[in-house]
Amino acid sequence: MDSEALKKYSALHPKPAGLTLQYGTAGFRTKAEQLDHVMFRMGLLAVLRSKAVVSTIGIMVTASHNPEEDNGVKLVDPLGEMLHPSWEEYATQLANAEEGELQRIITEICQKAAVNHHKDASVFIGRDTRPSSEKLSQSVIDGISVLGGQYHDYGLVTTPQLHYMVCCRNTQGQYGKATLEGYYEKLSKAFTELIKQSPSSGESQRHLKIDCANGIGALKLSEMESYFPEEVLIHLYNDGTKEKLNHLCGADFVKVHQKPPRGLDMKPNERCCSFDGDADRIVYYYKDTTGHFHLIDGDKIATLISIFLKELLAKVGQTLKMAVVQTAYANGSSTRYLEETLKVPVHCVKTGVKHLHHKAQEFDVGVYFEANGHGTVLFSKAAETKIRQLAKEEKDDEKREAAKVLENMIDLINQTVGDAVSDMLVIEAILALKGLTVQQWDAIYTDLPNRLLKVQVADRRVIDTTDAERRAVTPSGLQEKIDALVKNYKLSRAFVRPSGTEDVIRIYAEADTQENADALAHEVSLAVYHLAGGKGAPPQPI
Ligand SMILES: CC(=O)N[C@H]1[C@@H](OP(=O)(O)O)O[C@H](CO)[C@@H](O)[C@@H]1O
Ligand SMILES: [Mg+2]
Repeated sequence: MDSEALKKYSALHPKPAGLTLQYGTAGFRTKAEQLDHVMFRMGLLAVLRSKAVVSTIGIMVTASHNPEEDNGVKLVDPLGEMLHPSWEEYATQLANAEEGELQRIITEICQKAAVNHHKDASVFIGRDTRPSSEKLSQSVIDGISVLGGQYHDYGLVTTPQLHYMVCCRNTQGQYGKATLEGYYEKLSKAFTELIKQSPSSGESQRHLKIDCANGIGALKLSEMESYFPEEVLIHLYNDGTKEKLNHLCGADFVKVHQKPPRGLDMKPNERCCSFDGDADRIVYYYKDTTGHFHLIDGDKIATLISIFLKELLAKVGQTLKMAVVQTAYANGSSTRYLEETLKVPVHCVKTGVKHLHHKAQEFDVGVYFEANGHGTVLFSKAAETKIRQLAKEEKDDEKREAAKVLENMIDLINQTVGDAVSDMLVIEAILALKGLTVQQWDAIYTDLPNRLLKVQVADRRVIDTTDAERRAVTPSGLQEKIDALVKNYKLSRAFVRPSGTEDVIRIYAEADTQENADALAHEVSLAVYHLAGGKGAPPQPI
């Protein structure tokens, strides 16, 4: 390592004195103007990680669904997964090191993580459409270069596209070609093959309106449109030409507010969906003839995909183990439907994609989704090999055809991470093949009314949880209070946890009616306020 060069370049990306940032649920995120040094240092870290695992590492500059003024950085591990949790601490140490400590911290990380300096380093970079992203990705490049790493800058890409590129590179092209064209071709080929067999539905069923959150999704979908078969009629809204990123639109807005985005005119029974700012989340929705808004969230997406895959797995007659992975935020009705009606095992893990992804890897077919619309399906290597073999060699026509559908699903699904574009095509293909309307999909089960609230406290670390975040261990008395409140309502459930991305405590409640869910959420938020050191005025009823 050239210490002089490191000193010189680091001085060009100085850390604001006294600023400490925590590695959140998915990386660092804050106001863009506070992130220059973090980007430079994550460039350094990516080089170290690349040398340690002797693979290409990805860095995505994005703050996802958060306001345009924010930014952030997500690191991508060799097979397209999120950065291994054991390195999150190194990331935090590097991001928060004072100027004079930088060299020592790097040396320490190299020792602890057995970084081999003789190995080459390679980093793939991508960024979203935020005004600050271009300059910040230049800072990443400075960090990579000063430690002698090689890089490829993909420029404007969705987060899942960058994950895909990293996986393609590290599997020597087995996963696909590490170019945007490679991504478009792989997905559109699988999609075209799938819908060839769908019964021809009326013209009205072919339309899909997409709210692109004024983000990268719009750019990439327009690039991809020429690859789509003519059966697909997509209409892009909030394409970023007029309005601000994520402002009153996008998947997070629609999910949290349970209402349509601004900028998308919705006629009754039209199928619509929203991406988030970096296109790794998707939710669907429609308005019925009475004007009532229906949200189809990640839980219902997971359910649709599970129904479809389960039928196919039964047809191919293999004993492949399938499971669904959710978080505590999954609607109780979805868990119940999956376990009791579909008879698929459901596992609950801590919030954050890395936990879901990790758990899903335990199964032959692991479907995972967060209620907010981030999710995908993982196929084990053994399952994939078996399916591809059956698709080629199986003599029984019905079995072989089912295996072919599964094979195309494997190619269509972005197995590296949740991907709005890929998920959308998976959903569109399933709806077409099963001849389902958006209303029929929605009617598979009825969501329990629910409410998500947040409360500010002096220090959110006072709340510690267990049982996949469903029970609070500290502060003492809080869980007992929540249990007592929950008992007053029917079909009720509530839990609290410190957010990993915001300085708040999140409160979730569900119950038999919206009024009851709201009341329970409010009562629990008061309990948090009183027992966990609430800040400012007490929470008001909804
Ligand atoms: C209730 C909720 O939606 N939480 C989100 C949110 O995490 P929090 O730790 O709750 O702030 O952001 C995460 C990263 O985008 C996402 O994985 C997660 O689902
Ligand atoms: Mg996102």
